[in-house]
Amino acid sequence: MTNILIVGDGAIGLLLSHFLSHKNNVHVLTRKPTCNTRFYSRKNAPSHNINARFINLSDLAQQPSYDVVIFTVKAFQVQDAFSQIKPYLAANSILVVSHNGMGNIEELISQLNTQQALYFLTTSMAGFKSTQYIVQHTGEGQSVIGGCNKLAAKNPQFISPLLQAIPNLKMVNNIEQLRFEKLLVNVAINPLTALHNIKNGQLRAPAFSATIMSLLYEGCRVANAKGLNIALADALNNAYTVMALTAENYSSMQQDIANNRPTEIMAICGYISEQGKRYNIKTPANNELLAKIQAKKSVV
Ligand SMILES: NC(=O)C1=CN([C@@H]2O[C@H](COP(=O)(O)OP(=O)(O)OC[C@H]3O[C@@H](n4cnc5c(N)ncnc54)[C@H](OP(=O)(O)O)[C@@H]3O)[C@@H](O)[C@H]2O)C=CC1
Ligand SMILES: CC(C)(CO)C(=O)C(=O)O
Repeated sequence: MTNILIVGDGAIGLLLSHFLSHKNNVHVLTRKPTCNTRFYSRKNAPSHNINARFINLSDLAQQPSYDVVIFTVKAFQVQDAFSQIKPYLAANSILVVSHNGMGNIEELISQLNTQQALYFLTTSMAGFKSTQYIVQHTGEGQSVIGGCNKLAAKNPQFISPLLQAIPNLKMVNNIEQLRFEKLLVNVAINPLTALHNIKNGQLRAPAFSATIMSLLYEGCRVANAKGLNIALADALNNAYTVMALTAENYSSMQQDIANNRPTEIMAICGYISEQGKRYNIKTPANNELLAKIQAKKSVV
């Protein structure tokens, strides 16, 4: 049995803890009370208890060392969460980070030792929490994992057998390309749905197409400047495919704004703007949506 720690009991943390706890010993780090049972629910099927143990930071010192630590916190929460866990990592713990947008993976890599492999998991699995303790699994979607530091890139076999209970999991060598492709889907969908308070599918209306085209044109120019081969036609196709597949869902940013929570706009349009400056590429459409979402209340 693999000892797994999942950091964060949001929708993704609870979905992963549901799948992984069938065959592993799973602990979930939460900032909420640990005595309440958490539930997994899918469509109209009866909900199940999640067979994981929920712990607070103060419990970590008494736990066995973890083989795998998976961070399912938002991009802007990764560094703080990592700093809290670092004293409890084993010399050869395997780390996995999973979030939307671009965080600072390089900064994380610099804090690991040479035996700690770091992977990135990007997922199109969808869920939301209908209460603090119940996750609703609303979308299947593929999950893709790839190595970020040298040790992980050289040893893909370390991780895939350990996480095979995650549905539709694929191992890739070029996680940077896939992360950027997913970033562009979020650039096209998240800020506009949040700003207009609409479902993903409603973005297919012609009124939004010029803005979506500009956002992705800028994103592709940045990707190309970074040496990634992403064509505008493919980025548009990906974005419109996800809008169709998730037509009835609200994006995570729409939900964050609606629930008065900080958004990931800095890791999405903010990243395109910042990299545009770096490569001398103008990014007016991304700058404008960044400013508009920042003008809403809950922004990091
Ligand atoms: N939900 C979805 O369908 C999808 C989400 N994603 C991405 O995955 C990431 C996670 O998403 P989601 O689960 O929805 O987000 P949530 O904000 O619901 O979950 C993050 C959780 O992490 C907890 N957390 C943050 N910092 C710490 C810490 N230091 N210690 C313990 N717990 C901590 C938060 O706790 P608290 O509640 O106490 O603040 C929160 O419960 C995001 O980047 C999102 O964009 C990607 C694909 C789909
Ligand atoms: C793919 C998409 C847009 C699905 O809603 C998502 O990742 C999000 O909402 O953050």
